[in-house]
Amino acid sequence: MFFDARSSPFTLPDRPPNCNCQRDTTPATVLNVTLPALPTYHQNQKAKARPPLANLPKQSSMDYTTPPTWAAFAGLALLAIISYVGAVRRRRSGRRYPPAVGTVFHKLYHFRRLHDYLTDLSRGRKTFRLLAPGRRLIYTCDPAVVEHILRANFANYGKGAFNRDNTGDLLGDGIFAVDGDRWRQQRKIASHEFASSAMRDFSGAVFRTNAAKLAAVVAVNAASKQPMEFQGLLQKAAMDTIFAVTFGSDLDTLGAASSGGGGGGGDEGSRFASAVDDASEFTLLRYVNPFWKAMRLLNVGPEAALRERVKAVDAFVYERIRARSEELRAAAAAARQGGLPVARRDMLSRFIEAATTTGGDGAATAGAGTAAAAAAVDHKYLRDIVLSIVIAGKDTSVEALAWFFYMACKHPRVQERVFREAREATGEKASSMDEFARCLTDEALGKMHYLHAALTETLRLYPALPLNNKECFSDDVLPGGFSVGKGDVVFYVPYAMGRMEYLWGSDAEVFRPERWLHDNGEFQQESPFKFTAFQAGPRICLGKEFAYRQMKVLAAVLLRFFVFSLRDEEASVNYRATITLLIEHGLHLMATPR
Ligand code: HEM
Repeated sequence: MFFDARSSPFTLPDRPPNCNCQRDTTPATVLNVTLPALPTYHQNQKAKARPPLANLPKQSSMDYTTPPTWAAFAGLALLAIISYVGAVRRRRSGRRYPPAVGTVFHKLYHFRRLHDYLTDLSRGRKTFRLLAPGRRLIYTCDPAVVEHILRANFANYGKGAFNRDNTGDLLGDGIFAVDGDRWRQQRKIASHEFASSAMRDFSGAVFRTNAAKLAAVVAVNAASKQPMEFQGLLQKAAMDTIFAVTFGSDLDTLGAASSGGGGGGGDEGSRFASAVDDASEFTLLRYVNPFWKAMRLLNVGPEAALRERVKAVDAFVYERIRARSEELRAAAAAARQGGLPVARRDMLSRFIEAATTTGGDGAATAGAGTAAAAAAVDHKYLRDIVLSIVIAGKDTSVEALAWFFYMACKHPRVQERVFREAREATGEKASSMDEFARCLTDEALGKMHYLHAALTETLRLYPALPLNNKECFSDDVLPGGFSVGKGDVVFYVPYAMGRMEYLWGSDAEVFRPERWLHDNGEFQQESPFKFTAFQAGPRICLGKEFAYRQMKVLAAVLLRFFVFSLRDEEASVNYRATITLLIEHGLHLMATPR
């Protein structure tokens, strides 16, 4: 049986129902370091009632009010020791580090509302530190610092050993986890693929097919007037899409959903997807659990569960690689006998070819050397590369879309505007869902500025990767004068950045797509160092355009034919603390045909 994160020693017990216990809010001050006060019930209620926030769901500390006393004591003790040692060292070196406002144990305490915890801390100061044994953890919402680490001094910041250690079991040597030549090689091959017109055409067709399939599933729910778990459906659509693009085969999890669930690829795909979700959650836990290495050694708790999930993920991916390698080998042998040359357009085949025919320099020639490639490619390396792309494509755009539909239900005017825009952009010719999806060419999508703005506004408030970091490779000074040492980790916090009044003005926490539109109605970009949902600089998201096209096709088809509403307007919607920003317990919607 899989380990249940919610009963792990690192998950805080929920507050008992009817408990109205209050907490001491006096900030603990140790050696000039001020700990954030934990909010009382009344403070939480007040915070909930604040006008701008009424617009947004917010994680409540009340869900986690039973403090693990060991974590609090450990935090205070660590704070005292590190602060003392740090103060002595600083006096000697003359360096200035960002103010310390808590410890890694506070992060652990707030794990299930981690992003809101960091947001609260960021309101007071753009750059700060959380104390941890061994290295400094620096957090920033300052665009100047973000630009420094992501672009200006790119060579000095990377994934580093810290991230490699934490993510290695899941991501291996995939593009997300590596630096230097291994990164450059994968980046070159993958950007070549993403930019190619063959991939654009292929992915566009896959988006349209799957959007029409999803709309058909929604139509069934709408006809029966039954609520549906919409995030799950989006996940199936995204899984089918990224599978088709990466592996060139159709998992048809959506088909299984429309035919009542059971069946072949659908079940297998769902099991794979949930193993990846769990593995991602346990991987994130390593960032806040100082004992994870010991637990891995002993194979206990979340580490035992992570190992089990990674095994399930590996079995699934290796089977695809093996099957494709065999297929390419057979096709190449047939081509030698005078058959047609192989012309697979999926990423796996392209990586198999590129990894051998070019020595990895990215300029692969389709079909050439396929048999040798299939035989010689390192399956572990391929697993790492393609799993990274699947993880990137499976979760991110789905989660952005789920939050977008949540916002669209909270703001019905958004649905109306997208409906009108979609009809205008396609010339209002189509009548069926299939036909309409086919009209969503890249040219039509390019005209949909309002939808682009509404999706971007969603990502500002609900960035699919809410927290990101880089390791510092040699001592440095950040813009503003704070020092960073070799081995320190600098986190930038897209979730918090999207909510800062000092970046977006007094309506920072209000969902307002219009902030992205020029007076003439056209979409206007922001600095990627301020709107950091896709990262920035040389490692900016490779799938950004891919993601926007996919999200726009799905949103346009669904909003053209249905009006969506929440099953329960009053229910709060929160995120689950994984590497991405999954909606916990799903998104339950009703759809009405237009
Ligand atoms: C709304 C959707 C998406 C968001 C918000 C997003 C965001 C990001 C972010 C923040 C990174 C940097 C990660 C890091 O270095 O730690 C990244 C990298 C990347 N993304 Fe996306 N992504 C999205 C969709 C996609 C899709 C659909 C794909 C592929 C199909 C993709 C492929 C990649 C790849 C390959 C990288 C690694 C780039 C590198 O390290 O050079 N992304 N993305």
